[in-house]
Amino acid sequence: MNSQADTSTTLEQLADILAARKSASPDSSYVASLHHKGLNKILEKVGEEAVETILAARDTAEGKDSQALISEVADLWFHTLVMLSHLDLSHQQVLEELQKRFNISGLVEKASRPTKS
Ligand SMILES: N=c1c2ncn([C@@H]3O[C@H](COP(=O)(O)OP(=O)(O)OP(=O)(O)O)[C@@H](O)[C@H]3O)c2ncn1[C@@H]1O[C@H](COP(=O)(O)O)[C@@H](O)[C@H]1O
Repeated sequence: MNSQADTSTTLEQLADILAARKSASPDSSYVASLHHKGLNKILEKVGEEAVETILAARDTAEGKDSQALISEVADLWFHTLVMLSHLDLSHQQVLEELQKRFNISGLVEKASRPTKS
């Protein structure tokens, strides 16, 4: 990583801001405006940012500036965090899910799934 910024509490800080925005005026806050527009608008933004991330990754693979990809991934993460907040879920639950998966190979996990009939 190039940056020296302390990012260890970034998700907690952002989650606190997003929680506070749930009761803010949609005229003064982008996040409040998303909550005001509702889940479908938030999901539309998540989809948009996912597509923009894919396109930026392709551009990066072809030698274009990777900063555009970093920026799109930040937009995608941000909008998924708004989605979780809108549904009263926490990024902490996602981190715990990832933590549980440490040392479990994706291939082993997939092989252990019940066979589809
Ligand atoms: N991290 C972000 C963040 N990342 C992206 N964005 C916004 O997400 C939007 C999506 O980008 P687009 O290019 O799709 O925007 P757009 O075309 O105007 O969107 P649409 O009109 O199509 O919906 C832009 O308006 C960005 O400014 C963010 N807006 C807010 N935050 C964080 O949320 C906090 C609260 O923001 P407010 O609620 O606006 O005070 C901020 O202090 C930041 O910490």
